[in-house]
Amino acid sequence: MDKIVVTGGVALEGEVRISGAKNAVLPILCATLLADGPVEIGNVPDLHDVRTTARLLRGLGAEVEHAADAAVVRVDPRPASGHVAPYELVRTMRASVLVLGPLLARHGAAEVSLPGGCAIGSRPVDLHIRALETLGAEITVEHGYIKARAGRLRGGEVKFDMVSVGATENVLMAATLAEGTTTIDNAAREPEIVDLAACLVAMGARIEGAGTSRIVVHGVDALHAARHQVIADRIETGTFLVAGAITRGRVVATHARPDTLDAVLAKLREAGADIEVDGDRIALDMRGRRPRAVDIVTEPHPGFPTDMQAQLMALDCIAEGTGTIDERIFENRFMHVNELMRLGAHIDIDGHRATVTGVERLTGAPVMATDLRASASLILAGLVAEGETTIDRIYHLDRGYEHIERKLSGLGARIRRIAA
Ligand SMILES: CC(=O)N[C@H]1[C@@H](OP(=O)(O)OP(=O)(O)OC[C@H]2O[C@@H](n3ccc(=O)[nH]c3=O)[C@H](O)[C@@H]2O)O[C@H](CO)[C@@H](O)[C@@H]1O
Ligand SMILES: C=C(OP(=O)(O)O)C(=O)O
Repeated sequence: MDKIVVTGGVALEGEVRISGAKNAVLPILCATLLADGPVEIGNVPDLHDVRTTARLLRGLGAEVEHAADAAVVRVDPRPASGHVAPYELVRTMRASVLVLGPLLARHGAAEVSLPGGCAIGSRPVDLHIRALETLGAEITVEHGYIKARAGRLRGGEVKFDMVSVGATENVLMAATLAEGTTTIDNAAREPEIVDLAACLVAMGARIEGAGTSRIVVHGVDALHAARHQVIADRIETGTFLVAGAITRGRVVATHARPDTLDAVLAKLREAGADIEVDGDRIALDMRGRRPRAVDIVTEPHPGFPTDMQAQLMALDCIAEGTGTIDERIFENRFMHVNELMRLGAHIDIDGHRATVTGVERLTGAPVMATDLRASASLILAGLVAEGETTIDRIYHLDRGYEHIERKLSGLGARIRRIAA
């Protein structure tokens, strides 16, 4: 297994180009199954999860062209006739459950392995199932699989009792080909939902209100070939901005979408960073200052994103003062805490709340990544820890960050990958 070694102490300086968003491209790849012609997707990040999704689509019979290192993926779903998303793939990538809605709408049948739990907590799918049942699907759960059948889906009124990104995506995709109109109330408002809707609209879907908590979908008979550019990754952007802040450096994120980052930029400003936004560029300057501790509470968009919680916690670890971190989305998303403490951080956990008392210095140590954003937080802490931090199990990182060590090296970080 590859490892990453970071030697701390360099203030990062320079520009970093932001990639397409993992959490947008995965649902969009699943959505291609709905079309009657090829769908070309641009600004696709080179990620392990993208390759896994390509395998999943090929397994269903779709033709997927994805040249190594090319940012374009072309999916021709026409030969697809399979309807099973097997455990082996879903287990490694929860987003596989997003083929459920498209398969059901397009082929009238889907068998998708239950995603089960993962390091950050249980990942139930009851909201996905109930929403698709509202559109007329018959669904059973047996032998670890969601088995769904339907004739043509019918539009319906879906009301979520909690905000779910994945369930909103599944029912949004399914509703595009349903007969009649579907309303989705208490829909997730994440920018990735807006991007998915934009791709579906390019394929001929009729959708209103994506990005608000009420989405209306007028079903159409067929979706067609299309092209779509994936939105910039707001979590990657936030991670690099924290890298600038934690090292007391100056980092400019280019090709970003500042409008998707309000809550994160507000917290970085509160921590003392100067931030300037100019079109698709975000410049963060923290030179010569120690960050101040900030309190955060994770919430659905437009609140502070759970996917940035671990990175902000790393910042609080070396900040002046004490910060509290309330994790409200996942019950077990504090796996990075023990590893950060191995580097000398002072953190107390009480249920869903972590209290972080900033220390003057962290010291490098061997640590283990437990999930995607935890891995990022360990790299961030390693950038300011004295000496070497060796991070094991970085396959989590390769699921969701494109060439992170190359990008950080470009900003001056001393970071290298050791191939196993
Ligand atoms: C609202 C939110 O911030 N969602 C995050 C969630 O999306 P993801 O789509 O994975 O998860 P959901 O948005 O569906 O989950 C939100 C909450 O709803 C619960 N739930 C979900 C589905 C369901 O059928 N039943 C149920 O009870 C979950 O346990 C969780 O507590 O993880 C992703 C990866 O970290 C993040 O990018 C998303 O921002
Ligand atoms: C946990 C994440 O992803 P996934 O939902 O694919 O596990 C993430 O993007 O931080």
